[in-house]
Amino acid sequence: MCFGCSERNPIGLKLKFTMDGDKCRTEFVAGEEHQGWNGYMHGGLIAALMDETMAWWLWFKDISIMTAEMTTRYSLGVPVNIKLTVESWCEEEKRDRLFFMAARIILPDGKVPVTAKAKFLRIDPEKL
Ligand SMILES: CCCCCCCC(=O)SCCNC(=O)CCNC(=O)[C@H](O)C(C)(C)COP(=O)(O)OP(=O)(O)OC[C@H]1O[C@@H](n2cnc3c(N)ncnc32)[C@H](O)[C@@H]1OP(=O)(O)O
Repeated sequence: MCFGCSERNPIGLKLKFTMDGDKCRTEFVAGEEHQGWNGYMHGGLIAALMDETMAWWLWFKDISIMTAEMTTRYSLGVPVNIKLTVESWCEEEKRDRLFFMAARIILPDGKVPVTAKAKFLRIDPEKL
């Protein structure tokens, strides 16, 4: 019951993803329950949106992974009640095991308030 993408998780984000060329995308409108400061989305939830979008890029390619490391740069606040586009892509892959991913959030006016970089490691889901 994934917090990011399960339709059955009552408190989850219920994200749906598409692959377009080399980019994975989702859209999300944050509500007041997702706020940190009044009117702005909570930073931890912003990171969750981006983590999940990067994970799904790999999932679309049938690669099972765990997030090993993530850095997030918050340049502008992300307002609630507007449509956010989140996109992710792969920048580099090492030994078919370590994936260097990147993501960004795009506001309706084209501004990019947050970017992220992360390393994902391939796992064997049978061993979880
Ligand atoms: C659609 C799917 C949705 C998925 C949900 C969204 C994704 C998530 O949020 S996952 C949850 C958050 N992440 C976690 O809980 C991960 C917790 N960590 C782990 O389980 C493990 O540390 C795991 C799986 C990442 C790696 O385990 P393991 O393979 O045993 O690591 P380890 O043996 O230490 O390292 C393997 C190799 O990777 C390298 N490595 C490990 N971490 C890093 C890192 N951060 N950067 C670079 N290299 C690294 C190691 O140096 C090692 O290299 P080498 O083979 O040359 O010695």
